[in-house]
Amino acid sequence: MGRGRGRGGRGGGRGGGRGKRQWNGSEGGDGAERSVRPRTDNWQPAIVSNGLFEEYYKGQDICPPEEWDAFVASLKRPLPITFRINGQGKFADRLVARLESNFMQQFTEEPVVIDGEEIEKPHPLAWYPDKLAWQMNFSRAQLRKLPVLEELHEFIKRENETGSITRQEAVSMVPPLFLDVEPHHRVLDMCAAPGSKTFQLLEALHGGPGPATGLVVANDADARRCNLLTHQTKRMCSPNVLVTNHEAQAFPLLRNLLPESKEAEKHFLFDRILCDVPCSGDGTLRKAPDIWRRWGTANGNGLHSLQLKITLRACELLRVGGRLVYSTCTFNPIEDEAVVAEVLRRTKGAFELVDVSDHLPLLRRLPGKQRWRVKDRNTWFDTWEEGQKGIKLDPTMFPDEESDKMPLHRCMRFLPHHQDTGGFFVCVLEKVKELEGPLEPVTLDHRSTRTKEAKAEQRAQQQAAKAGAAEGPAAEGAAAEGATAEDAAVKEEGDGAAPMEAEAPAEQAAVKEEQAEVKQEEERAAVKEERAAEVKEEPAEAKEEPEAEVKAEAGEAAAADGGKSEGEGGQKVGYWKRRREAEQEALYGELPEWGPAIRGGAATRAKEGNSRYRGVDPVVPYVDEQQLAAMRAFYGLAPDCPVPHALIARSTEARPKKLHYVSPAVRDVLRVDVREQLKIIGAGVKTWERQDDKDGLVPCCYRIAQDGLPALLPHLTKQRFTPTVDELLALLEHRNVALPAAHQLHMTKPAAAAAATDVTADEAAADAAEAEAGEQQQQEEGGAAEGEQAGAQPPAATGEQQAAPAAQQQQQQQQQQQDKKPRAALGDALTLEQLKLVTMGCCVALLRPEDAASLDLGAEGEGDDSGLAAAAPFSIACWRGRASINILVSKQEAAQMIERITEARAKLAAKAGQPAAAAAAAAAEPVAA
Ligand SMILES: C[S@@+](CC[C@H](N)C(=O)[O-])C[C@H]1O[C@@H](n2cnc3c(N)ncnc32)[C@H](O)[C@@H]1O
Repeated sequence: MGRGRGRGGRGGGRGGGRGKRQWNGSEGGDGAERSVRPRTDNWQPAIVSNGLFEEYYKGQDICPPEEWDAFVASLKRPLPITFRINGQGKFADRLVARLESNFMQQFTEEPVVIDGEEIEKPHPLAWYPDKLAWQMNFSRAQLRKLPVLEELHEFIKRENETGSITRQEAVSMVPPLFLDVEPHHRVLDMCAAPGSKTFQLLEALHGGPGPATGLVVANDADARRCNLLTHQTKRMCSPNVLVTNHEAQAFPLLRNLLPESKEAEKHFLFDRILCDVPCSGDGTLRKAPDIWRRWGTANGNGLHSLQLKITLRACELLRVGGRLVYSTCTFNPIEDEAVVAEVLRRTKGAFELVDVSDHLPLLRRLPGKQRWRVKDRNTWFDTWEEGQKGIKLDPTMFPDEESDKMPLHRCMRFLPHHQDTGGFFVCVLEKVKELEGPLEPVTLDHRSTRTKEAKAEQRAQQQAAKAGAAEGPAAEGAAAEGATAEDAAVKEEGDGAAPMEAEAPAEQAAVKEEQAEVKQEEERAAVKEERAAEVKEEPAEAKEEPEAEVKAEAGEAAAADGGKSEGEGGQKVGYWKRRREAEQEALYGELPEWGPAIRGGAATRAKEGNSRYRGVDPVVPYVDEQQLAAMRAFYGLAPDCPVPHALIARSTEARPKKLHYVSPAVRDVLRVDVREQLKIIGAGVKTWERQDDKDGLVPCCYRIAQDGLPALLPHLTKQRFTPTVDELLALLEHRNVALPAAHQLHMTKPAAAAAATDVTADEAAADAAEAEAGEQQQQEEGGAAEGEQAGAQPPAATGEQQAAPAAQQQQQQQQQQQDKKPRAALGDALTLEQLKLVTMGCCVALLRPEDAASLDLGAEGEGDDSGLAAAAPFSIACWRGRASINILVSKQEAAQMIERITEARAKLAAKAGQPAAAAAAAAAEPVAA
């Protein structure tokens, strides 16, 4: 078997029988076990054992010996589906009630058996607060056989899309629960993508009591995964979020300019930091069985130093009294306890492990290990003295007398068989005092293979191993070969399939670590270059001590980029350092006012040649007074409405496409970051979108984005109407609802606009036709502008379609006519009265207060003004055209809203003693056509 082919056989290469053909067509294997039950129809049997894995974890004594079989057996079973209800939403209680009544009641006391197999009934996780996390366990085939399961599955998918629930592995929900986030906290999620924990952190931030005055910075090193992060956080509609793209170990340490804490804190620090670091991921074996065949000790060993660097950076970024949660989804002590122990060593008493044994008592856990062993490819070592002879080992991996005295038992390890989950490791650290000084950088200087003797010995070992392998399948030889195949597999694997929750595969991360280091070097060099260029521009006398200057600058640049602490540069104090400090003082003097001078994009654009900023759009405060005045006037926004004062755009163009609203805490970060060190991928919540109106009939060129509506709603005094419940349902269902003829607008273009757009007399007729056709064009425009959100509107006809033969077009039109449902119309007197005041353009439909109250759907003024979608009153962004009204929400959101109203109506009817059928009929009653 060639090296490149080793993937299939790698995991199973230890027990003989290699070379057998597997079900999945790959070579190799040793009769390795197959997982027992397909989760999906396209499920492929996979290798679900690995001798090295078992040998390693038995050697680490990771699981009590009497539980070993249960531990291993559970790793071979598919993971149950778990999901979490967004706890801050006003619908949370209703969702729980719905799960309990609509779905759970259908499961009787009797066991549910499908195809002879008893299935576990969906149930809340006992340890998660308020029944907000649920578990269910069935395959796709079973799902299809029991309608209630299928219905439940659809329900989860839909609610997940709209942000009401999040599908997330049970143990992955644990770290945020231990971070103890409060609304005023500044939170940093250092390795955040795809963002399920970030979402939890945001929930906690907005979870009260009181408004969320803090923020969550969600960071990830992988730019593509940052997009996942943006998507995930977008579902929360929080203005208190920033998404950044940095190597966490180099996350910028910003100078603190906030007047209230400027004296006390030199740097802008965080109250809570989550280090959910990249890891070898063997705790996710149940959802990513592919890890079985890729597993090897090199994965964990290779990630140890990155994990350490990230956590040490977090230690610098945390404020005294703050909390840091370190977590991994691996069982491996080298990535777990060893990292924690080294962090405690290096921070010299500034950090303490917190005893959280009384928190979440129903969550079963094992204490962290006080002692562990270190293994390279072949050999176990107990101490660094021995380990120096090993391959690619670091002293920081080993326990020692100092770590013996640390309360490492306060760490928590979650094993899969304890509560039918994945595996996880979590610990809570608190910063109890300032760091004594800059933390010693993590280098590879002490790596074992750096010594000549170790290298020679390593070669000898490898030769011996090869000889052993050639002679027969001796354990050592097999292990060595396994590792070699594993390397090949890693290389071959590249960006291989990501596990379900898209945690970064270990090997990928290991490879990335190296790339990251190179990138970091590049970035540092770029910063140096940039600073050196600045130096060049300085007056002649400024060049007296160029070397010292460059050194000082290098120190500062490293500090800015996080590579090293600022103090390092500070040690080379000299004329230039002092001079630079004076300049810095000027730069960092006062917190700049919110306005064009802040991150105006100029600095970022100037740096476009700098790899640090490549591909990152500028963040530009939007302060176009003319447009803002138009928005205020059009929507009747009170002068104290915070939204127009806190908008950012991602381009410097005069009328940017999208405007995001950012909370004061996010604005503070943007203001503090005077050197634009942060690479910002996303900020706040999209509140406005440009809606070009070529006719010039709409005085405000920005329409409200549904995501940002909750933040605007309390301030919106114009362009709003309250349809009846039936009308609202019709709007949601038909998406485009007609206005009676008397209420249609017969607006003509202002002369200037008409001239500008070269209007012909025929346009009047076109306008009439448009009104007749229910403003199809406007709908399309709305749909197109809705873009990523809705994605379901028919696109405007392209030139090609227009050129299609007339007969074909006619046929298509006929088909479209047939497909059309009867046109709904608005007819309620109050609605029409209100609509008289709503001019053409964007507007908002709200439930009438009495309906919201009777249906218990959250009336205005009831929410917490947090601006969160889940906490907002029932409202829809719409577009009023000449003859009809369109909605500007996605089909999924509309479906969810329909469901909520229908359900609330049925409940109300049931309360009133109406039979369910009558209630359902009432809910479905069509609006007058
Ligand atoms: C375990 S996953 C994080 C999962 C995430 N916390 C969640 O709950 O959805 C680890 C993440 O670290 C990112 N990563 C890898 N190296 C990194 C680094 N040096 N700095 C920051 N993030 C890094 C990966 O891109 C990956 O998204």
